[in-house]
Amino acid sequence: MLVFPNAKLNLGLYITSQRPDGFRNLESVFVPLPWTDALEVLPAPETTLTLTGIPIPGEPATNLCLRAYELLRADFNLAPVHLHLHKVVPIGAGLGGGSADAAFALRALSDLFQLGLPPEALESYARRLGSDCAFFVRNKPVFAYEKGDVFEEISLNLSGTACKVIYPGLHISTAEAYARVQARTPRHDLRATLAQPLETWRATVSNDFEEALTPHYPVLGELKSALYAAGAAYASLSGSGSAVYGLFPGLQVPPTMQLPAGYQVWDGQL
Ligand SMILES: C[C@](O)(CO)[C@H](O)COP(=O)(O)OP(=O)(O)OC[C@H]1O[C@@H](n2ccc(N)nc2=O)[C@H](O)[C@@H]1O
Ligand SMILES: Nc1ncnc2c1ncn2[C@@H]1O[C@H](COP(=O)(O)OP(=O)(O)OP(=O)(O)O)[C@@H](O)[C@H]1O
Repeated sequence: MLVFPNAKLNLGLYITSQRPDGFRNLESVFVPLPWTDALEVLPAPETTLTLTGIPIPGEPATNLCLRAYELLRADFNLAPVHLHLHKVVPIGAGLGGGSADAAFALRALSDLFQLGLPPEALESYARRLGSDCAFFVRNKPVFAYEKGDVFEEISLNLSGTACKVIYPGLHISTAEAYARVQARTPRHDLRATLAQPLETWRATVSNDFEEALTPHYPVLGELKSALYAAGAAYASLSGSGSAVYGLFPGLQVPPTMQLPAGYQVWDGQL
């Protein structure tokens, strides 16, 4: 079975309070971004994981695809599998790439072994692997709150919006990013501000990580300014960074931008 775990973008992100479990409550809108890895799951004599593409830091045994398999095996006595992950989506980018691999592995294993797990059950397993993972089970635009793993569906019409995502080759760890942010009351209701035309978002939709991280990583501010200079109607950091995206209205192809070597760029439609 071959699946293509996609990335996500955060449209606005407010860190609202500290939780007793050490995590933060947040409010954000998540949308799928069709920048994908490839993950193959096959029955095999023994469980193995092979990796190609972008190198993933850490031991292969800690890879989220294997952790997803072990989580289901503990409850369903699964037969062994061979997993092959071809990594394309940048890591430490705020694009949720590793989380998507985990959620797509859960979904693929449920299908392969005909476990018949409904989305609620898959989300519950996904939450145990990471805050971002549950979003990728249904993979539709949502308003996310609490740890970013409880959702309310929203309708957002972004069809025909061109998007450019730039990863400046900078790995920002999620834990480090959270440690730099002070929780505060959200300035706006994201559901209301995102319902307004794209051109208004620049004044009303923000990501709390941006203010906290830009003084330490000036490249984030430079990329955002460059996207606005290139005609973006809205530009922002995604999640905890370091990827920065620009939205360009009206099917307009984003203009070519000169970027240093080592940067990765995704251009397309949302
Ligand atoms: C920044 C976002 O990408 C926004 O969508 C997510 O909140 C990050 O989610 P994630 O990468 O799945 O994060 P996790 O693996 O669950 O947590 C990594 C670390 O981030 C911090 N963390 C994460 C989520 C959250 N709501 N509060 C936190 O404080 C914690 O220090 C945690 O140890
Ligand atoms: N399949 C995977 N893909 C990417 N990273 C993985 C994977 N499995 C485990 N990891 C670990 O997770 C870390 C990346 O998590 P991190 O939260 O920093 O970045 P991310 O995947 O870009 O997502 P986020 O949007 O949450 O920042 C890597 O350093 C790696 O050790």
